Amino acid sequence: MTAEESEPRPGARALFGAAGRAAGMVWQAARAHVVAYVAAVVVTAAIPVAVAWLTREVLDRVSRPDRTGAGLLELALALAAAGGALVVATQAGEYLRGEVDRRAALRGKDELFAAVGAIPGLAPFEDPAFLDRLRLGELSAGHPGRLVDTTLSTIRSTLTVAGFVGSLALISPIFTAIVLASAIPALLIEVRLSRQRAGMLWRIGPVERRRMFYSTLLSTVDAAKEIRLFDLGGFLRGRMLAEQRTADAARRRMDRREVLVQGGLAGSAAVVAGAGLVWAILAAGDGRLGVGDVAMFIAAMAGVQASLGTVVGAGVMAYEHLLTFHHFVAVVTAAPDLPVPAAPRPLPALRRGIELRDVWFRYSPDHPWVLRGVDLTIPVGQTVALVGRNGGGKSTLVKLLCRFYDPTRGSIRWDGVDIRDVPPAQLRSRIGAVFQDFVSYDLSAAENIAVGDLAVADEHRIAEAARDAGVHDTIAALPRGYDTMLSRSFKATAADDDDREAAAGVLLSGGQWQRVALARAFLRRDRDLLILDEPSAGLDPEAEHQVHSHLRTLRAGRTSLVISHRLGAVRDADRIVVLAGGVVAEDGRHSELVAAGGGYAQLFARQAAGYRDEGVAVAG
Ligand SMILES: Nc1ncnc2c1ncn2[C@@H]1O[C@H](COP(=O)(O)OP(=O)(O)OP(=O)(O)O)[C@@H](O)[C@H]1O
Repeated sequence: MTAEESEPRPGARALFGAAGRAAGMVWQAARAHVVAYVAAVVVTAAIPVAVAWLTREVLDRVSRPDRTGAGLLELALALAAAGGALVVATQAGEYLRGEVDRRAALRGKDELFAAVGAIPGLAPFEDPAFLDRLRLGELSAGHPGRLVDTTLSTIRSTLTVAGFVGSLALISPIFTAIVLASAIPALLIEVRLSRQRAGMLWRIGPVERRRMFYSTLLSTVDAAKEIRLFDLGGFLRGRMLAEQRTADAARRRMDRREVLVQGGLAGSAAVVAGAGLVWAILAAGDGRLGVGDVAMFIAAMAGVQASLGTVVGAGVMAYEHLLTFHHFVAVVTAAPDLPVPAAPRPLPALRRGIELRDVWFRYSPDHPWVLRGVDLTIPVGQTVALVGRNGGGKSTLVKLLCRFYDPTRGSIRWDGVDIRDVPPAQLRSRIGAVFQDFVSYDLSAAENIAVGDLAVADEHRIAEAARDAGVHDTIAALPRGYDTMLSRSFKATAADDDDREAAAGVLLSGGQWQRVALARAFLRRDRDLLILDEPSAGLDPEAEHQVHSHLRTLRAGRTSLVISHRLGAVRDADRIVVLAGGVVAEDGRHSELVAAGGGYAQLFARQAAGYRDEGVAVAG
């Protein structure tokens, strides 16, 4: 499905809903500022009309044959005061506009990311349409105040138009009607243009995300090694610029269309204004209009046209913001990707075990089956090792146990309770895990461990978990110990210049990071189920031996699922389960599987042979 096909076209109801939500958000975020801003807007709208009337009065008095000068000083002072008030109100309005936008943006981002954080599963993050929507939603969450701003601009200009229309109608009702009527096609054309612009922004969404992907690759350390060694800079830059050109071409087409249309509208407005001017001058020549009337007519004509232009422009801008803001609304009001039970059942501590019953799974109807009827029990207090070829579905099974996805068929039961019937957060609070692709956070060492359980992590528990994972000494030796930043992209705030060396972040090695990830899981050691997906992949043999011996002690009597390609490391598990072809192909203790002489036995023999060397004797 292309982005164009799936381009969302919100109806009037959805847009009204979005407008209400934006207004509510801005009001909640900055009530006093909104009130002050509205006051400033009303003042700036009223002053030009007042100035036009005062000017007319001055000109009429000055041009009267019986000129006495009476009241001129007051009028001049009133004009000066109006000018001063306009300056103050304009500046105050500018400041208030920024402040309303900032406060509303803070609230908008809070709402957006709270909603994103509350998405129970992973599927939306793999859905391009959702990612496009999220990008546009974030864009508009950054400036929800703009919607109010453009709406107020529309109101302000409408007030100014109303004021000038009254003045203009007194002098020439016909021209008033012509000027007003000429705004209607302009409005319709602009609305159409803004719908096209919103459609264009949606269509270039995937292009923009790809461009960002390439620019991030080029500018962060993650890919820097390969880019340099494989000399990929030119290739990736070319791709990035190609995406940029595609987006630019779409924007250019839109800009050209707008230039043509706006030019046409401005031209027709100039014709109307010119005709009005000719009429007014001729009427003045005939004595039908006085000097003040002509000045008023010119000011009112220009005022009405300019304000009408702003009304149309700002109104259309508000409409355009609404079209973008409705992506924000769609994200924050999206139904959960995993069905939430209407009456969730509490999840008691594990007493019997976890059972997968005929579990089938594929990532989407467009993807192949990964699991094709897995039957597996993880009894309480036992360690089950899951082994199998790359791509066999081991990590997928872990994701299902954590309910990041639901099985396409079959069920997973926790002491007989289907995990779809309990709140996902409750299920996850009972699980500790090290994922194969664990995250290295750009945070301090202490924080990198604490994220395992922020509620309980204190200095003592963090150090204890680090000790268990064999990484305490490494961290303690860092320039700022546990406060050292484990990133070179950010610096810890240095107390003074002498402390700069200590403030610089450090990078850990792959194996050291692996241990930090383990420490994170050890913070959750008291959980009912411990999942370790390749916990020793990056460790040296000595460290692997230590970690596995420690894990053995830690796992004793606990329920755990361990995934590893190093069969020697899991041979002591209570049960070893071989996943092949999407099903459980073998299941038993190490000795049983070896005796059975199946795939596991062959794989184990091959790995063992790789380590056998007649000339080396291993001590201990
Ligand atoms: N998010 C995803 N979307 C689509 N397909 C996926 C996704 N994650 C994994 N797969 C596919 O599912 C299959 C199983 O992957 P999985 O990561 O579960 O295998 P694994 O047994 O853990 O492999 P390994 O031993 O290499 O870690 C693979 O074919 C993979 O391409």
